[in-house]
Amino acid sequence: MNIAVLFAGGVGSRMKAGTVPKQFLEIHGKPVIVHTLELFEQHPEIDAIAVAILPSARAELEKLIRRFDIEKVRWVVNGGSTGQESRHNALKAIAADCPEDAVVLVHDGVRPLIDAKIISDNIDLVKRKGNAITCSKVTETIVESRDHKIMNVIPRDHLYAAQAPQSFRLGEILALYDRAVSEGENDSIDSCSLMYKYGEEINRITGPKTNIKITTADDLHVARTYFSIIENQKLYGMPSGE
Ligand SMILES: C[C@](O)(CO)[C@H](O)COP(=O)(O)O
Repeated sequence: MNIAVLFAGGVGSRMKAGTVPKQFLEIHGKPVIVHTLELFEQHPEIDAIAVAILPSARAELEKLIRRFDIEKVRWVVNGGSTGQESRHNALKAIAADCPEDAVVLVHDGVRPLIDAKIISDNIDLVKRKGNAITCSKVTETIVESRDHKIMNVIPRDHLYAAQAPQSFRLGEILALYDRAVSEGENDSIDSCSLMYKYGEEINRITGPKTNIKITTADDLHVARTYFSIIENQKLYGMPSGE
């Protein structure tokens, strides 16, 4: 059994786009969260979807799920005060109904540009090696900077940006989230950071740089451009430029 776990709990404070949470901003006539949901809905290997959402946005999400005929959503849970708590709430809800060896693909509601191959590759790697983190290779010079000064240039040969999905066996990742809470850790950035903190061996999948997270207004513009390219490819078979 393979389950997508979407985190749509953020308030979008980095978007500065007014009062609409970023997961509800529209691209090509559909809210970002609907684009993301549809990718998992249409994937033949995904059996069910869980979404953690801000309690104040829950009714709006449920309306969208009905309007866009998303049938695989089985759990809608309230997000917590941190991303960690939101993901934990979703994992606990799934564990009440599903076996420990279920594969969970933890994804950001605001990453609508994944494709079917990334989902399949995640599932395949979890089944073979226990977990999978989607990453993209860094192609720029990465520096550490404070107070407008560059303090360090980090050799980039082995640098990747960790993205999502981040995928695991349900029992294993839930045990780590439980352990984090019992040890007073409530605000880890993501599941990959948590696994790393607890010394687990973690496997990488390389995905495309286009798998962006819509965090700022600039990201929204970039995502709209990528969606236009995808639409043109579907309509006219235009090459992607790669
Ligand atoms: C999970 C993630 O997308 C990996 O890059 C990222 O850590 C999420 O960060 P956010 O601060 O919750 O947007």
